[in-house]
Order: sequence, then C-alpha cells, then structure tokens
Amino acid sequence: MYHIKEAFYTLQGEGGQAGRASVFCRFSGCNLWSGREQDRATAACRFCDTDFIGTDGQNGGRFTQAAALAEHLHALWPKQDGYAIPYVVFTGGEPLLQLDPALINAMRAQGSEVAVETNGTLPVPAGIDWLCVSPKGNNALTVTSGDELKLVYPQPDAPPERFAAFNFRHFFLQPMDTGPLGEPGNCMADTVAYCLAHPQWRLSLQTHKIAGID
Ligand SMILES: C[S@@+](CC[C@H](N)C(=O)[O-])C[C@H]1O[C@@H](n2cnc3c(N)ncnc32)[C@H](O)[C@@H]1O
Ligand SMILES: Nc1nc2[nH]cc(C(=O)O)c2c(=O)[nH]1
Ligand code: SF4
Ligand SMILES: [Mg+2]
Repeated sequence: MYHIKEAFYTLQGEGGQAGRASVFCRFSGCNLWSGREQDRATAACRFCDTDFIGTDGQNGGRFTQAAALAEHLHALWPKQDGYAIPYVVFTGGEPLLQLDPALINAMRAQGSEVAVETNGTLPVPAGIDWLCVSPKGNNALTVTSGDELKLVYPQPDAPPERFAAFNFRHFFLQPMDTGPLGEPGNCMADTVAYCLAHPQWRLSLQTHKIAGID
C-alpha cells in the first residue's frame, strides 16, 4: 500500500534540475520526524518546511497497486507538447520508506524518468534517473553517491566539509528557510559566503517559493 500526501504538476524548484517541468509525488511519513509540531524540537530533523502527514492533500490517497499509482501520476503530465520526457519526482516525507521496484518499473514502463529527493539514511532501489541526497544533521548516511548532494545550510552538526569527498556529480548548498530575506536569522548571506569561499559548492535557491508556484 502506498500512502500519498499529495501529487501535483509544477516546476522543480531546487538543485541541478531547477526549472524543469515535473510531477511531484509526496509520500506520507518520514523516519526523521513525526510531522507533528509538538515533536519538532526533539526530532532527528528539526527544520522541515513540509506537511507530509496523512493522505488528504491535492491528488493524495492510498494506492494498493503500483500500476494504479503510476497511472494517477502520469495523468498529471500535460498532453504531449513537443519532445519532453515525462519526469516524476518522488519526495515526502521520506520517499525511500515506500518507493519500491514495482513503482519505479511502472513509471519507467510508461516512459517517465524517475527522480528522488531523499535524506540519505535508507537504501536506494535500482532504476532511479536522478538521485538527490540531502543529509540531515548527524543522522548516519547509507548513501554516499548520487547525482546531487543538496545540503541545507547551515547545520552545525552537518558541515559541508564532511561531504565534500563523496561521489556526487553536483554539490549544492541550499539556504535553510527560516523566514523572509532581510529578517534576522535568514541564511542567504552565510550560504552565499560559503559558496564563494568553497567553489566546489553551488547555491541552490528554492525557486518555487520565489516564484510563488507551490
Ligand atoms: C521536505 S524534504 C523531503 C525529502 C527528504 N525527506 C529529504 O529530506 O531530502 C525535500 C527537500 O527540502 C529540503 N528542505 C526541507 N526543509 C527545508 C528548509 N527549511 N529550508 C530549505 N530546504 C529545506 C530538504 O533538505 C530536501 O532537500
Ligand atoms: N516546486 C518544488 N520543487 C521542489 N523540489 C524539492 C521539493 C521537495 O519538497 O522535495 C520541492 C517542492 O516542494 N516544490
Ligand atoms: S528528512 Fe526530509 S521530510 Fe523528513 S523531516 Fe527532514 S526535511 Fe522533512
Ligand atoms: Mg518542498
């Protein structure tokens, strides 16, 4: 059974595929936070910007069959215009609690590319076209390679230096969203400064928030 919080068509906002039309499938649940505000201060991941509890969001629900979920997601892709390959991003919550070979194969069978946004603490199934790993504090990583490492910055217990020698094609720092630019505690300036001082790292902005699209 797959539990889906929401699914929607948008532009990938972050990382090396930013700007690309994408169907987002947000799984319910995470292994690093219950999703309840009263648990945030004691959670293993404390800065999450996402509601992933339940199945009550846009196009959310429970699916017993991989093929039915794949069909549900494919229906969100526009009727073919041009030559783009359908692109589905599995996120959450933590997608690797639920994403399995049956669903990956069902997506690929209908011609979609499969992307994943993961916290890197769980094993990665085969068949993923774009793997984004975003480490969280001192939680042990099982994944040390992939397409992009996208570190939310700053995390005192997850400094970029710890990941710099990992086997990723791209290294991104993404400012922790703590509130508007110019407000106390905003992380943009520190993130820009780190990228300038350490050119291995590129700035990833959450462009969907800037654009106001989701
Ligand atoms: C909500 S998470 C879901 C996927 C997965 N659990 C993970 O953590 O990578 C999606 C992306 O948003 C990032 N993110 C979460 N909260 C954020 C925040 N407050 N500021 C910036 N990025 C954030 C995560 O690091 C991750 O790259
Ligand atoms: N547009 C858009 N791009 C995103 N990239 C990663 C996201 C996520 O929550 O995993 C996300 C999201 O929530 N919206
Ligand atoms: S690991 Fe990802 S989904 Fe889970 S609480 Fe952290 S940012 Fe949110
Ligand atoms: Mg998001």
